[in-house]
Amino acid sequence: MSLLDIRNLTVKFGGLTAIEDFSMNVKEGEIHSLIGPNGAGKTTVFNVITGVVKPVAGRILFDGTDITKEETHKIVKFGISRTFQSVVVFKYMTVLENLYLGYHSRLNISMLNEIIPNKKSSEQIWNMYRSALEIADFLDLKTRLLSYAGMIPFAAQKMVEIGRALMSKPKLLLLDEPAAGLTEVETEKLKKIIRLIRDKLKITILLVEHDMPIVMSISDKITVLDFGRKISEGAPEQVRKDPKVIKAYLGESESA
Ligand SMILES: Nc1ncnc2c1ncn2[C@@H]1O[C@H](COP(=O)(O)OP(=O)(O)OP(=O)(O)O)[C@@H](O)[C@H]1O
Repeated sequence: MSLLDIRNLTVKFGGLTAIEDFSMNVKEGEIHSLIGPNGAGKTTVFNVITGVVKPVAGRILFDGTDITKEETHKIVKFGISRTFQSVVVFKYMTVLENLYLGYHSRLNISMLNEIIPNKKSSEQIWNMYRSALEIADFLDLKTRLLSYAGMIPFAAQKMVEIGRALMSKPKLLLLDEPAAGLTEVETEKLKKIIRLIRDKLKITILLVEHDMPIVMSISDKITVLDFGRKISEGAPEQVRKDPKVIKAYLGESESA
């Protein structure tokens, strides 16, 4: 079943057409990668899915609901969360507090009960704490919960960002270049975690990534963008051999 259905999307920034008539389907339970050379439009697709950028044409259906015109906070409630290309942690907050931030869409506490807790609000805070512990355990962050997020190693900060995205209990997780800046060993660990997120937490994954070995080894399906248009789609071995994909990437390295 298709969890995310992007139909005929077009996005313009002034005179620049960043995405043109782009369609793709992400099936429930899959790790689906969206790749393409620099500036192809991958992050823009994420920004449209999460309501940050509005398209001039096209629709985004999530779990059968049209979310094209929804605001970002509503989209999180529908079950989509994301990480960002440059790691975004609140450096002067602890790892635990950073994780808590991802839970806000699940909290339903009045301002009064934030100051004077009642049974319902205390229960919710307790559940938030339990979720944070479970996620910290899952991401190997348990010993860092009380450290300032800005003081822990870069790879652990990336885990905090993933953890914060998991705290909203999404059905779909959008990962924007999670391997950027990681060493080979850290990338291997990340790969395992992405698989576990899908297999154990049953969360569907849409991955934007430049690291081809990771993309080729963990993706069920790959969609390739170039200059805002879809140029290829299919299983990794199929996409890897596609002359259009080879040409798009060669063009990039020639101009670099
Ligand atoms: N807010 C914006 N205003 C104007 N142009 C933008 C904006 N966001 C993106 N663009 C342009 O849209 C195009 C697609 O950008 P986008 O960041 O989506 O590409 P990308 O595939 O994610 O690139 P990279 O792999 O380098 O991160 C680029 O030409 C970019 O300069």
